[in-house]
Amino acid sequence: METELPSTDLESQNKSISKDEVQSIFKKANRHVTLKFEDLVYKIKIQKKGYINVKSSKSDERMILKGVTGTVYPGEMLAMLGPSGSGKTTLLTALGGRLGGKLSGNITYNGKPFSNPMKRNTGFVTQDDVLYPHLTVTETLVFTALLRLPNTLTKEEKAMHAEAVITQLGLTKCKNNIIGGSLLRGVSGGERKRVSVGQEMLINPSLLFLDEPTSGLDSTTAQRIVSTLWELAKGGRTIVMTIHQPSSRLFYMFHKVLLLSDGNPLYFGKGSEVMDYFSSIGYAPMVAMNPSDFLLDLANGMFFY
Ligand SMILES: Nc1ncnc2c1ncn2[C@@H]1O[C@H](COP(=O)(O)OP(=O)(O)OP(=O)(O)O)[C@@H](O)[C@H]1O
Repeated sequence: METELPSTDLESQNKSISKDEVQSIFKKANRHVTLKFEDLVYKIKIQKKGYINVKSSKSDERMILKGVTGTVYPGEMLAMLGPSGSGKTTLLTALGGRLGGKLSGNITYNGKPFSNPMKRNTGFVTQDDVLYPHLTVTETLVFTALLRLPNTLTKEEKAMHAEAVITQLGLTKCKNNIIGGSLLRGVSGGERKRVSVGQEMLINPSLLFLDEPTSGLDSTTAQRIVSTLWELAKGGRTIVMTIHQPSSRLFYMFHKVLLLSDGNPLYFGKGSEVMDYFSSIGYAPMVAMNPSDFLLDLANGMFFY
């Protein structure tokens, strides 16, 4: 069955979107959201099955988050750092209102629990983004716009929004390239990531969660993505992301940093103050080094400076 799509070639329709129009769509957040989380504890049950007697299975409890607290204000970007398995994705999922199971503590959005209107204002970019390999960048974003934007907008207006996202995320050069996949060469890893961010951007979320938005990218591309996110935060959005080992350039772009070690929060506060904090309690590197390398060593229990 053929579905009638609005033409995505806005230029041929003389409808190329102006910079002002892009800015008017995406410059400002629709609303401001203060995200507060207090004493979050998350436990899971692990079934231990006996090999010989399968019926003798026991269940153990494992604590994944052990009392994590923090606040992120509109206009701020929070980076969650920590070794692999320290609980970053679990915490991000909990804050994004997507974690089922035994979560205790309190998460509020402007002082209230997660609600449907807040859900509509929230974007979530997962680590393993699923995109159709045969569609072009523009087609992907127009499809998403048609599906996710309200019916009060016409098809053409939705296509204009998709075009605005392409401009905002610097995807103009590759907008007619196919996404591609493992068997089909398409856009680069960084461009692909920006398309995933773009899919969430379409709804102009006030609250944006991203799981490892820079993983597998070179430091320049990673910088470009984080700079775009920084611009989005500047428009009054609240942005939370997990990140593995940002370069020092990237590290200082984050307004706040949360360091996790095996579910324990070791630091929550301004990124610019983290080194002074650790040095005030006796942990200071002997040589100048990338703060995230230092923090990860600390979170891994390695201190030999
Ligand atoms: N539903 C689950 N069942 C079993 N174990 C789980 C579950 N959810 C999380 N875990 C465990 O909790 C720990 C934290 O996982 P999480 O994915 O949050 O870590 P992470 O810091 O994001 O790691 P990475 O950087 O490798 O992505 C891991 O040891 C993981 O195996």
